Amino acid sequence: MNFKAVIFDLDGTLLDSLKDLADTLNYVLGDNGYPTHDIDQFRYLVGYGMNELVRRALPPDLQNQRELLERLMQEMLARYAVTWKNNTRPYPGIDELLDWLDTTSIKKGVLSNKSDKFTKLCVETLLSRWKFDCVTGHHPGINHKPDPQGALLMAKEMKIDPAEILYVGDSNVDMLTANAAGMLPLGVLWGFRTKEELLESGAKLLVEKPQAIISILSANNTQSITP
Ligand SMILES: O=C(O)COP(=O)(O)O
Repeated sequence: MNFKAVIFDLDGTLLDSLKDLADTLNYVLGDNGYPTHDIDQFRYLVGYGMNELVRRALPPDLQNQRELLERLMQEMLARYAVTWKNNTRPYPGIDELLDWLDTTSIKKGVLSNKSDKFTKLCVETLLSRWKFDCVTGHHPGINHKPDPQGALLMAKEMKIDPAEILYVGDSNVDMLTANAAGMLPLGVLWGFRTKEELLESGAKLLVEKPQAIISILSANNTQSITP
């Protein structure tokens, strides 16, 4: 396959954002008298968007209390607006991968279940060295992943057939999204979830390091690499 674009998930794939999300929500939970969680538990809470993150972090008997959820969500958003880049950084090797992509004609996009505002803020601030062809987070009018709507809209915007897009992510949500959109799902093992989860949800390729994506793309895309 001659890939013409790569769509990246954000949290757990390009950026290690776990600690800032965990610290911020734990502060809000603790401040309101609710139990907090170990950072590793957040690996399974993050990935479905921030509303779901807040809901799933609450004790089960409170998860359907709409007013409470809305209030905690507002507190989370206000605090995350200050804390979002305290510790959040690209994973090791991401700079090399994005630098390499810049030497090719392969387009690149970011698709996240994070809100569109925070997705763009993260990309424009923490990945400012690179130009992305498309950056989309969750916003009204678009369904959360694993609905393929966002991925298909990006393919349309980039004018690329979904079958020619490599979709890179770290969770079941991402693998399901890629399969539903007809893109090739590549699971990364440096993110929040396990190899087993990625395989069960349809990963066709797995990589341990970002450099392995360079090898996969160069083996498949010789003609698109600028000499
Ligand atoms: O749910 C989140 O906020 C993280 O979303 P992402 O993994 O799709 O970037």
